[in-house]
Amino acid sequence: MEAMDAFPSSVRGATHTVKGLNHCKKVVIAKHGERGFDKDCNGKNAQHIIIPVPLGTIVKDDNGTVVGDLTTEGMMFVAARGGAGGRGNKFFLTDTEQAPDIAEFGAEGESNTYTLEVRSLAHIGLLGFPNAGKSTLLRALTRARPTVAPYPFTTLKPHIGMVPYDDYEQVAIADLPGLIPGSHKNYGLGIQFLQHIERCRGLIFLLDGTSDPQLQYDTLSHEITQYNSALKARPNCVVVNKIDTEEGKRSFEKLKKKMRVLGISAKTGVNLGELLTVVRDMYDKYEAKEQEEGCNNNV
Ligand SMILES: Nc1nc2c(ncn2[C@@H]2O[C@H](COP(=O)(O)OP(=O)(O)OP(=O)(O)O)[C@@H](O)[C@H]2O)c(=O)[nH]1
Ligand SMILES: [Mg+2]
Repeated sequence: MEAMDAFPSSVRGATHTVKGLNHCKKVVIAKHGERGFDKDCNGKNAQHIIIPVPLGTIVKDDNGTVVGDLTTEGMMFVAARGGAGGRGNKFFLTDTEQAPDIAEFGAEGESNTYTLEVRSLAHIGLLGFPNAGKSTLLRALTRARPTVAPYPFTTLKPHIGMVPYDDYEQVAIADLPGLIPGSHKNYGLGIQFLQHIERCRGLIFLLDGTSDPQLQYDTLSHEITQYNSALKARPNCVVVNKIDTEEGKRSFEKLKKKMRVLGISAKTGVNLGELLTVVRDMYDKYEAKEQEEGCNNNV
């Protein structure tokens, strides 16, 4: 959370290319509007200052009331209106005064104070095709109870579950709606779904062992990269589910030879302890990086 003063013409723009608020200065001052001049010259308005902020940024006023919620790409919050330029001497022309020698000063802009906060959805997001077993896994790892069913698109909105660790740290995991080829072009639940992913710090690629996990991994990687190339760099792990089935076991063994991957069964509980260790590792790495970035920014 950061407190910020904003002066004339300051505007916030939400974008998926920015991850945090560390780059935001505590005080932002835009220029005043210019004064008007003689020879029919009006003063220029002050230039806008646009500060990019991450999607999910909320803006609170002095009383803690939420006055802005920047959830979609390109959304703006006008933090302070800038000063208009002063009117030139022509504005003061009258029947009796044909050559007025007065012009206005530029107006001063507003000055406001806001607090910015990024609302993340969860620490870790479950990313996978419909029917991969994301909801089954969340139910197995946490006390959340999303619906599980043998048909695609059972989950239509995110469900969050908390994993309590022995040192009292809690990691939030989000079960997200399934992703399909073309999601970045808004197929299926499309962009709406990808926006949820953006608000998770780490990702679990959950692959269905019973139907070509390699193809699923390639498609998921492609979809998130097309949407926002920065997502690929988020801490992540690859998991093949349903290894309690013959097919699942076989495809897991095959994929294991090509990439680092963990085999689990969300349904019967195989290797869930190992998965929780991997999840905690991702969480710790992300926290360490955040702290490091915060420290560097304060220097
Ligand atoms: N054999 C087996 N079946 C599983 C496993 N995990 C999930 N399933 C089954 O796979 C089907 C889909 O499970 P869900 O958890 O609803 O899948 P989902 O990824 O949440 O699906 P959507 O919400 O539609 O995206 C259900 O019939 C589950 O019982 C597993 O480890 N082994
Ligand atoms: Mg589901």
